[in-house]
Amino acid sequence: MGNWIDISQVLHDKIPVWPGDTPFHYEVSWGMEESGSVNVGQVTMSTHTGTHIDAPFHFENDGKKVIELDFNLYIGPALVIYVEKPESIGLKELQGVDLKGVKRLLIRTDAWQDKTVFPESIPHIEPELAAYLAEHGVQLLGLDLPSVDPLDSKELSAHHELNDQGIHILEGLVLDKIEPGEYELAALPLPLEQADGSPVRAVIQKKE
Ligand SMILES: Nc1ccccc1C(=O)C[C@H](N)C(=O)O
Ligand SMILES: [Zn+2]
Ligand SMILES: [Zn+2]
Repeated sequence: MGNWIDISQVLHDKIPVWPGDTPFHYEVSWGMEESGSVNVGQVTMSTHTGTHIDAPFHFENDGKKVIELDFNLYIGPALVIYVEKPESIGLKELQGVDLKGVKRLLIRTDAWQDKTVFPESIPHIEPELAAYLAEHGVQLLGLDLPSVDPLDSKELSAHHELNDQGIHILEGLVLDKIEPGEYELAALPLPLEQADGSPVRAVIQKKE
């Protein structure tokens, strides 16, 4: 116990955000001097900044919001695999990966290396992969990328297909130092009642 590894992006005012989205900002809005006793902070951010989960409401008006998601999904055994800088991630890229008993799959691609800038393009999840993952029992898919679809996609086919197959999405992980293998994962969303997504503190611990 105790050897948990942080796989989250640090949230600070310079963290890159989706082009056009709300910049991240923290400030002490009620300082010691003014309040007489404490510093009280205020955070302004997009729900899709840094390491975060998507709720289905992000891409479907009648989709589940964050509070409706079963938080058990975000805690438990996870398999980390390494697919180095692929064009896209489909069946071919997952060939040879034994998904037996894998409920949570984290894919390290190293395709977003400089996390001080938003990437210009990213490998996307091929929508056909969703059914294959679901067949093997995968219910959570995590990536070291800001989206599962191409950045310019309006259809968001991978988001929809994953959701249709009952697979939830975790984006923006930091996996560049993580060896493939079996881990415990904890990446709990905040109890946001109305939200389409939530930042998470994602951590993993190597299985003995
Ligand atoms: N923040 C945004 C602002 C505008 C348009 C899209 C986004 C996204 O984050 C979508 C992305 N496909 C996502 O997976 O979360
Ligand atoms: Zn997102
Ligand atoms: Zn997404």
